[in-house]
Amino acid sequence: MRILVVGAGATGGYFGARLAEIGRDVTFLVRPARAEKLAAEGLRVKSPVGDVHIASPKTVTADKLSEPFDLVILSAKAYDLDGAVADLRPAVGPQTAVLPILNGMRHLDVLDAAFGPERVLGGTCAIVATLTKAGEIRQMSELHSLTYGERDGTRSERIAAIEAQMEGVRFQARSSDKVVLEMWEKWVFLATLAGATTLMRASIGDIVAAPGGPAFVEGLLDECQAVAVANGYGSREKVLAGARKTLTAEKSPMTASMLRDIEGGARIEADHIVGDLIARGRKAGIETPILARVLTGLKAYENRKAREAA
Ligand SMILES: NC(=O)C1=CN([C@@H]2O[C@H](COP(=O)(O)OP(=O)(O)OC[C@H]3O[C@@H](n4cnc5c(N)ncnc54)[C@H](OP(=O)(O)O)[C@@H]3O)[C@@H](O)[C@H]2O)C=CC1
Ligand SMILES: CC(C)(CO)C(=O)C(=O)O
Repeated sequence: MRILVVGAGATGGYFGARLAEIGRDVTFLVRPARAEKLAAEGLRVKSPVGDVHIASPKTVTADKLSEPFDLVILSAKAYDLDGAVADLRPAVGPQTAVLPILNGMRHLDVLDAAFGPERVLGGTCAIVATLTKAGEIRQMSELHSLTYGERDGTRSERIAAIEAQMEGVRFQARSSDKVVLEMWEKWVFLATLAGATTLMRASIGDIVAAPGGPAFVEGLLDECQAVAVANGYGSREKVLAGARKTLTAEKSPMTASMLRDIEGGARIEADHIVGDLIARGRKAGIETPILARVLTGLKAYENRKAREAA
């Protein structure tokens, strides 16, 4: 199976390197600067579960992309989605499956419109990783899972073929017959984590140790879950209980990648992760005042960044 990973950043670089490590036919669609770096230094992953160095990763830039692939794993950030979709178009033929691993849900609409819903799988990943300034991928905890599936829950031939490719890989790979629900569950968790840690500029442990901290986090989680329920994808009881426990754990150093992005002065997926949840809530008649406050904070950050860059 020919696999194209769009983006060799934190997630695409990590999961792509792990697939390449076991001999899968992986090509990275990258932009010119990243292509140069990868050609010079290879693809390096520093990981608590074992480092990887792919000395000569296969890469392609958009101007050289001409043939369809069997599987496209899409790992661009939401703010780069339109550009990535335009760039990867030649890689999508009649038999291509597109597997996005972005957080949130709105990218599915964009991909459906671009490639047809029959080509678009559901997908979600859990990992704490970053692309460092030096160009290597640093995984910061042992968490590393990739979940994928047909959005209608069927077990198709292409899912069986992807399962075969995932056999023996050094991360948790799992096909799911409830992948859309799992994407929503991840979104509820992440929107709460990102919302709380970015608004408070602190870790979960710092927040829950502050007066009103646990109630604040729980209120945010309840809002996110109410939107998911109103959209028909409320987190299952056990998943929600696990999320609540993790998100209110004393002394937890956990933060969202969005907070790390803010602290590094990088762009963020404010509209995709938080704005879209608010919009889906509003459409279903659910008020989300805490999420609205979170979005104000994120948009203020974006405004400041734009002003300072001007
Ligand atoms: N990091 C994490 O721990 C986690 C992230 N996620 C989610 O995964 C998604 C990806 O995030 P993450 O991997 O962290 O992001 P990164 O910014 O680390 O990586 C994204 C990469 O996509 C590349 N890219 C963007 N547009 C194109 C294009 N047109 N052609 C080729 N490459 C392109 C960027 O390349 P360039 O270097 O040229 O800008 C960048 O390196 C997000 O939705 C995020 O929320 C989910 C779980 C955990
Ligand atoms: C919640 C977490 C850490 C899990 O992958 C994540 O997706 C993020 O921080 O963006």
